[in-house]
Amino acid sequence: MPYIVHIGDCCPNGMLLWIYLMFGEISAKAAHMLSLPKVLDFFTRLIQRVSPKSYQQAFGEVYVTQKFLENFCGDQVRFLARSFAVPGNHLGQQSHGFRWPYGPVAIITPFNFPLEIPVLQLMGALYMGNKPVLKVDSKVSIVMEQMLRLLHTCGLPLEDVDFINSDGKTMNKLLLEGNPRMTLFTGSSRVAEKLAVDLKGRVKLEDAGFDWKILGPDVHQEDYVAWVCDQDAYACSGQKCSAQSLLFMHENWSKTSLLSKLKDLAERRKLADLTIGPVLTVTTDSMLEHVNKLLEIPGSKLLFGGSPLENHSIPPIYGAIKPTAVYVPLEEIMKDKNFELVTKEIFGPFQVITDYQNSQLAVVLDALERMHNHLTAAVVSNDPLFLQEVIGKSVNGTTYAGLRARTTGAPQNHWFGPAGDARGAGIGTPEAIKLVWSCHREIIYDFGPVPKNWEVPPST
Ligand SMILES: NC(=O)c1ccc[n+]([C@@H]2O[C@H](COP(=O)([O-])OP(=O)(O)OC[C@H]3O[C@@H](n4cnc5c(N)ncnc54)[C@H](O)[C@@H]3O)[C@@H](O)[C@H]2O)c1
Repeated sequence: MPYIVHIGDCCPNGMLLWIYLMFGEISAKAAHMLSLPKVLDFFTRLIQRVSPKSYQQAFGEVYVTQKFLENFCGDQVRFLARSFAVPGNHLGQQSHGFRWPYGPVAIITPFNFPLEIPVLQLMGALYMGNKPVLKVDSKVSIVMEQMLRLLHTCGLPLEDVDFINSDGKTMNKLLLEGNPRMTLFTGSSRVAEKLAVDLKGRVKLEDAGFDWKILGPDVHQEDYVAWVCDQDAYACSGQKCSAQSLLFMHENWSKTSLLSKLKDLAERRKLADLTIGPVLTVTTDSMLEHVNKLLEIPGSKLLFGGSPLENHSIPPIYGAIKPTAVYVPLEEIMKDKNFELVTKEIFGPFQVITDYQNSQLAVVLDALERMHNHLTAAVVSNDPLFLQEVIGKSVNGTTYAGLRARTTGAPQNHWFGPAGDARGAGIGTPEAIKLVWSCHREIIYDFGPVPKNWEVPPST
């Protein structure tokens, strides 16, 4: 059972100063170590062993983590805790706003980014002066175990982080008994909602993603847009919370060869280099069952995929299907009896594709409004009025806009997280770290002097 210290209770801001200096140094050393080709390659391959993805995708995860650490070298950690002062009403009075640690906190992370999500959230928690207990999905926790050893070598005190390997049930019990002041949960909406109740709302959430992309009326760069669609839907075998789940194609795009290009790109993916591979949390049968249910909707059709991968030894507890796309007509998606089915997150290489006419943009916007998860989105268009219309009437926390818009591949340099939910967390940037890992505290200094001629006034 990890020992949780209530440091938020006992540390005035001044006492935390050395922590800021120390974490600036640890980040510099860890960033340097992760940049060494041997270390970079070690972590890339270690990620591949437990969370099957191509070398390039796993490398991207290590690269983003390394850049994040570079961002918080030197005085950058200290600057995260910048405070402000406002003059008061009389001499000796002034109010100071501080970013204050919560103290004992917990971090729970999923299987699909075994390094990036835990490192970015863990360091954010530490930078803001908290004492975290970290639980990574046990299927992949060896990656973070190795990373913690690297951080210890770079100067992280052994007692600053508690690391637990357990199943979800045990962690749930630990949270109820340990009573952390704040828990950051990244994972499925099912567990997120349970923890929100169990922990009486003391949570911040990065939960499921059912992410959409809209191709606007202006058609350009067909090959490029098809390639981005393929990457967004099928890289990491679709096991990204930002994966493209629903593509709305303007009728002008339907007249192009976009879909056949997308099909060709999806079909060149192969198990040998893990550009398509095992799905860790959804079986082949349940993915194909979902496809079949969608195909019962009138007007729907299989565009490509829809069958199991062949010639492999992936155990049946995992999923293994070819990159798959099902077309469903927009009018059918909008029917109450179909909407939930069509917008269900399938954490595998699967997407729904539909098309819309100019006159149906309001229907598309209505569909976006009805979805529960508002994580990532992309509006592929260089028409400013079209972009304005869609962005103004949607809410996704990380929305890419413009011809090169994508849904996946968030780097360390911009915010990543949902919007439209008071519990929504973020990751990566100074704003995300401050929002998730600190609370606001106001101290109003009022030293006096009391005016010389002051007399006790009448009661009020
Ligand atoms: N929004 C984001 O930034 C983000 C990022 C990655 C993944 N995800 C989402 O995560 C999901 C896939 O990941 P998963 O299958 O590992 O999710 P999951 O919810 O099953 O598990 C996530 C983590 O929670 C733990 N857990 C499970 N039950 C628990 C409980 N009762 N109490 C405490 N901890 C518990 C698991 O052991 C794991 O470490 C997808 O829905 C995906 O969209 C979201």
